[in-house]
Amino acid sequence: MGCGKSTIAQNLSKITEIPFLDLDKCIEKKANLSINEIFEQHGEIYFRKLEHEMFVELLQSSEKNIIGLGGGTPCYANNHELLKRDDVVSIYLKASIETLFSRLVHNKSKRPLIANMNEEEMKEFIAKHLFDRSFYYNHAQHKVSVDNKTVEETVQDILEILA
Ligand SMILES: Nc1ncnc2c1ncn2[C@@H]1O[C@H](COP(=O)(O)OP(=O)(O)O)[C@@H](O)[C@H]1O
Ligand SMILES: O=C(O)C1=C[C@@H](OP(=O)(O)O)[C@@H](O)[C@H](O)C1
Ligand SMILES: [Mg+2]
Repeated sequence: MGCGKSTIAQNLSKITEIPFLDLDKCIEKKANLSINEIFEQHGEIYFRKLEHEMFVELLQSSEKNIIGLGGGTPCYANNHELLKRDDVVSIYLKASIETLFSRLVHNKSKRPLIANMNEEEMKEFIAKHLFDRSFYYNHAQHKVSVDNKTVEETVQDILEILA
């Protein structure tokens, strides 16, 4: 969360003219509920089920797409295995705890896992989750460090990978 998947993917889409699909937005549309409402009304396990189903659905598309995943997507339901397909390019946008904290601290209300946390709890959450999840994140084919980079610089790094 907060490394910039949605922001970077949208900008990459504009430049490449490859359509962008944000997994969270697709889930919201299908469920007709916001991510917050899904967590509140049905809980995280139900969200993970919807997330897996939508990810499988998006990967079935015969069109070329840029898919912006959620921060937890590769870490549940064996979703990381789906990224190993020959026709999938996966990119981990790698950010430090400090970068994630600075981007999330004023931007947490739509992220149910951290929405009610104070700054100390957020720092602890980010550190713990980066540690727990790095095994899955490191399955990505490519890693792009996003610390101290503008959106344009990160997009440029990705364009070089795709070239
Ligand atoms: N250099 C940057 N690259 C990406 N996002 C940035 C950058 N600087 C600030 N931001 C902000 O950080 C937040 C990243 O959130 P978002 O794109 O939703 O990430 P994710 O989808 O990974 O959770 C956005 O509010 C974005 O405007
Ligand atoms: O890290 C997570 O478990 C989550 C990340 C969110 O997506 P972003 O990484 O785009 O914020 C969203 O899928 C949900 O709130 C859960
Ligand atoms: Mg996002």
